[in-house]
Amino acid sequence: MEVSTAMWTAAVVGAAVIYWFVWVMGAAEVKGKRAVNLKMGSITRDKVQDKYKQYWSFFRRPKEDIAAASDGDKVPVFVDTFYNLVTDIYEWGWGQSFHFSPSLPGRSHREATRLHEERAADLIAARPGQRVVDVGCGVGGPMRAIAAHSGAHVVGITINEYQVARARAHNRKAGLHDRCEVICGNFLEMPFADASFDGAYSIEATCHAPRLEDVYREVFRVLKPGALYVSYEWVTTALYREDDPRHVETIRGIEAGNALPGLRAQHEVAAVARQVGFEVVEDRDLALLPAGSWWTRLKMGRIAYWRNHLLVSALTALRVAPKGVVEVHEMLYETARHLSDGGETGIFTPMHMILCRKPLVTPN
Ligand SMILES: C=C(CC[C@@H](C)[C@H]1CC[C@H]2C3=CC[C@H]4[C@H](C)[C@@H](O)CC[C@]4(C)[C@H]3CC[C@]12C)C(C)C
Ligand SMILES: C[S@@+](CC[C@H](N)C(=O)[O-])C[C@H]1O[C@@H](n2cnc3c(N)ncnc32)[C@H](O)[C@@H]1O
Repeated sequence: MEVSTAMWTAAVVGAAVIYWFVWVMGAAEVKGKRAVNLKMGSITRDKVQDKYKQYWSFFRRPKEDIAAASDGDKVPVFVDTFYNLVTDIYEWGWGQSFHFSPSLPGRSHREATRLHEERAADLIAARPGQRVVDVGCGVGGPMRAIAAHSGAHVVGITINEYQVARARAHNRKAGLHDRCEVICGNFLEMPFADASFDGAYSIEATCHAPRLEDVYREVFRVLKPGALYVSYEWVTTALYREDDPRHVETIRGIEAGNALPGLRAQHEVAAVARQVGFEVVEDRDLALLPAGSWWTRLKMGRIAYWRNHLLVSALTALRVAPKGVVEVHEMLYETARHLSDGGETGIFTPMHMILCRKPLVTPN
């Protein structure tokens, strides 16, 4: 073979490999985000690395420091930074629903995710004509599934402006914009009138609140008397031992890599709901047997994470992705390890379900 032919062949094969690596392998689980389109929310390119450093120095501290009165108030600001940094990576590597679900034999991740979301809609008996609030809605994966399944009108709230734009674009694309609204705001002070919703749900979102009572009190306020609220909570289980250094490392790792001001214990959740005035209808861990393990999907993704690491490194070197993306990706990789350890040891669950009712008459 002539040298020029060999060079051409090598160039064509190389281009095909790069195309396959970036566009085919690098495709999002749910079409819409690709590695070459990774932005860091509303952070400008030159600020990404600094913002990541600020985030990390805030959340890697012990939870007692983060929860201290002065810093507790800063949590929503850093949670907002966190979602600027991770939203695109989540969409690219996980999909439009930012939560876990029990794995279901013979069903895809996407189906298992949808069924976990529809379960929330069924628990609060959401139906056409109702107005339901999604507390911490992300880019709206659950909102669209719930609006489509129940026929209810869903209003989502998220602290992150970039997610609002993403969620609205997805709602429009799915033809659900008439029934799915998205508002940027803090769920600790919701911009909604008292007794203005027929139902509420939160999926793996209230764990970002420094005090669970503050968000539950807000949900209680905006619900009509008799309305139901369901939440899937991130908590430590009764198996967690504070005197076991490996347990402590796992839980600290989960907190730092997920913008959490401190995980609560499972038994605290119902007490908080009652404290703000709710009747607790049901309270149980949806991860317990016979449910399939929620962490299998995280463990199965390891080869993909390695490929993603190479991709973000290459894109950063080529200046397509901003500096700092590699560090954010590494943090998520570490987080995935801590989360699967938490699941395997049983010391942590991301789906402790609590179903509450606002009483018809609120005692004074
Ligand atoms: C509820 C929350 C988020 C839960 C999950 C949606 C995310 C938790 C950890 C995330 C990920 C970890 C590893 C990433 C991987 C290295 C990358 O290549 C592709 C994306 C990941 C799989 C990413 C996806 C989302 C998570 C599973 C918290 C924040 C309360
Ligand atoms: C892990 S995501 C889950 C999103 C969505 N429930 C889902 O399952 O796809 C957590 C969400 O809570 C939102 N959030 C966290 N703290 C918030 C706050 N103080 N006010 C409003 N939203 C908040 C984040 O912006 C994000 O959208």
